[in-house]
Amino acid sequence: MAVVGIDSSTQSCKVLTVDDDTGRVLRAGQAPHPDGTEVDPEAWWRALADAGGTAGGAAAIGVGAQQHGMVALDDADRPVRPALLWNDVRSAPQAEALTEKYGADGWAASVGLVPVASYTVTKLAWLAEHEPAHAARVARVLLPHDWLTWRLRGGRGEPTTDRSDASGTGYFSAATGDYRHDLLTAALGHDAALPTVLAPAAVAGETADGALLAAGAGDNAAAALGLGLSPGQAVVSIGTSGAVFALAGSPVTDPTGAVASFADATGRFLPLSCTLNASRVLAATARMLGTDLAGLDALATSAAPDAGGLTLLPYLDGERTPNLPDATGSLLGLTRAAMTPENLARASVLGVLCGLADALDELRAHGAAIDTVLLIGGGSRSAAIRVAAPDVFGVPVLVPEPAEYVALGAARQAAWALSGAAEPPAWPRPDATRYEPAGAGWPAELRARYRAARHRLHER
Ligand SMILES: Nc1ncnc2c1ncn2[C@@H]1O[C@H](COP(=O)(O)OP(=O)(O)O)[C@@H](O)[C@H]1O
Ligand SMILES: O=C(CO)[C@@H](O)[C@H](O)COP(=O)(O)O
Repeated sequence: MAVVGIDSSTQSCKVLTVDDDTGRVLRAGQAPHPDGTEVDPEAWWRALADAGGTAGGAAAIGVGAQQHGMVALDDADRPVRPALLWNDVRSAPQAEALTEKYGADGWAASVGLVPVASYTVTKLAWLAEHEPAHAARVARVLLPHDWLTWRLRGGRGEPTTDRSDASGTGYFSAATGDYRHDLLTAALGHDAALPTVLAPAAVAGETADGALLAAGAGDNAAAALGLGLSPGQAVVSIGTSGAVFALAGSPVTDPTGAVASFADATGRFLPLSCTLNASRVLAATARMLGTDLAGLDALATSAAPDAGGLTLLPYLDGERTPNLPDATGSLLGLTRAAMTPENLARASVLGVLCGLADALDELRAHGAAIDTVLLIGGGSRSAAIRVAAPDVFGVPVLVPEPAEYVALGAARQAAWALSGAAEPPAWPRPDATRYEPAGAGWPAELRARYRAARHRLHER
């Protein structure tokens, strides 16, 4: 039977139709989302339809989507305003205020994260402070994947979510499985209805043509399911976000906020560290050099391994990890010899990878044993990224054949819900190309250079 997996991510909606028995992709569709950090949820619905996600004929559907988006609905279940997305940093002052109110230790202990602008709870606090009339009308708060699942059900019945996405809100604990309505109320100024948190293989409802709807998941948890992530592996996803995550059997507590204690989509945990700047740094640098992504790759791979000392701190949209919402990018080490298009291209690649290497170190510091990295996301299609990653990360990097692993994971979840089995279907893991560290000395010097630059420019 055919199942459908959806990835409604920041920049686009991807839809896969998959054979539920073999995991073979039968059809694929994609449609763009509007640019920007606030989006009318109807745009997600239109893109889903354009990508073939509402065509019908599937036995079951799973929805994966970008995490944290604030879909605030009134008592008629209409959005009170466009959804604020994970990469919108306007709620940074509210994040700081919430952290001050309850303490970083308090947040990390109670909901497994420390507020930064990305999380839903800070967006609700922003709404209460800056759009009080809208805040007063909020009767229910959903996440992007919740809202799409509910729309696919025709808006019938109580909306649902899953542990993985709920754990990114700031008012749900992956450790306890409970909502913290007190924290939501502290942010929004009043309580609101929240979606029922379903078990990993639960059925959320069905579409008008009888397709079962799975619980759905946050995009990174869906990717872990799509990859068949194993202990000892970490995923580095270079999409709009730079997400670094691994499977864990128990929650983590990080009062620094660098690692969030999210849940995965199988009943376990998914400690995760996320940078706001990832693939778009490469696109912006290519534009600055008057070339395209292929041209950037060619330039970067012909540069000196350490970019001739050129150092790009790529905080082009502010940054989430480290929590520098108001930061801008910095280009250091400018000498006449270093200032070449090749070195700038290479510096953009190294800047993205160093931020992700720091995130990997944070995961290790919180118990993740990482002996290989699975590199996915659009940015993993870059040859320059693939070749440099094992040196910068210090471990072998496996690049699975390019595919939409978030949507594949959502499809696997749909097949699981359809089967009613205790475990998800054992679909074959994707073939991967292995890239080994060259064992040179420059990566250690490079990482030290980035840390020194970040400390000098941004550490308070
Ligand atoms: N060959 C490539 N080199 C570098 N970046 C790439 C390449 N192909 C795609 N990308 C980038 O990948 C991003 C899309 O990746 P994706 O994982 O789909 O993002 P998201 O899931 O956040 O929407 C775009 O920013 C695009 O520029
Ligand atoms: O905020 C996070 C994870 O905490 C991001 O991973 C978002 O979920 C967006 O993902 P992409 O659009 O980059 O896939």
